[in-house]
Amino acid sequence: MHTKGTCCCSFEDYKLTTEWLLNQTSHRPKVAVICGSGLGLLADGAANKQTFKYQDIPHFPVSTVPGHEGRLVFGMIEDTPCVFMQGHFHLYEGYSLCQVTFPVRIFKLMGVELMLVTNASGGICPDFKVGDIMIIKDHINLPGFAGQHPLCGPNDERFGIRFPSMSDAHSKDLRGLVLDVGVELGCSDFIREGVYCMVSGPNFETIAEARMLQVLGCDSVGMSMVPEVTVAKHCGLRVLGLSLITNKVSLDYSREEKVNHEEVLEICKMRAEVLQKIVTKLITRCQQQSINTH
Ligand SMILES: O=P(O)(O)O[C@@H]1C[C@H](O)[C@@H](CO)O1
Ligand code: HPA
Repeated sequence: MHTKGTCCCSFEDYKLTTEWLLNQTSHRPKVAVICGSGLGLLADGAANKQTFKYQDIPHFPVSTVPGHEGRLVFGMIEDTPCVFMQGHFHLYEGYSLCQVTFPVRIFKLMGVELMLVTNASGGICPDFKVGDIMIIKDHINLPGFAGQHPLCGPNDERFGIRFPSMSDAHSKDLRGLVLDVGVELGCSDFIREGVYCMVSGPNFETIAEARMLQVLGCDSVGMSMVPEVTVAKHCGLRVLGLSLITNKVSLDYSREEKVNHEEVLEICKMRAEVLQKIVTKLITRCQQQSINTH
């Protein structure tokens, strides 16, 4: 990789990695699933799996956070060829946003049409409970406001336009489908919809910051997802984000409890199975309705 503006990857880098993967596997994924902290087992339901460690894939960053296995898993969910990222990358790990979003453009070049992103976040909306699954209706790119944006730097038209719209970043059809799937699986009482805000981390929010985010209209806050969604939308992928509420964000100075990463992972473990069922059913329903192909 070389440095050019704020992007450290050239089109040739993306092509090299894509061609390397296409030569190593006969899978041709149509759906990509990015698994956030502790959610790697979303790939467990796939058949005919083929796995690559990130460290063995040219130009791929490696995962440094507990709960991120650092593996790319190709496999079939019924008739749909999928690729799962068991672990993704964060700004706070020291990666540039170009590195954080590197896999998204690889997926695009491999022929992926639909990207599902999962992660963990802290609930700000007072109605949310720990263990709720929030369908991301919209997001606030807080690092983006400060110039930490994955599309800053020279624009490569082979991926997308200079000034993409983000007003429909999170597919309305897919959001509706998750609600239907929730009813079918009998878990609609813990499926919510809301606005997700990304912060860079790695510290959890101060109470003043959390209160500010609440005033801004954020329902949950986390440290990932928005760069991947932005790059996916820029290159024409359809996107759905699901965020697991792993803790309630402190909005009150009298509250004693403090969030920690172990607790985040524990809640992810508790909900991973049901999230896997939702993701699997969603992919199957997309295939039936061909919702992923336009
Ligand atoms: O990868 P995600 O966004 O799910 O990870 C969450 C946010 C931080 O990386 C970490 C905090 O516990 O978990
Ligand atoms: O409370 C939180 N804040 C930021 N990121 C998070 N990821 C899980 N919980 C949180």
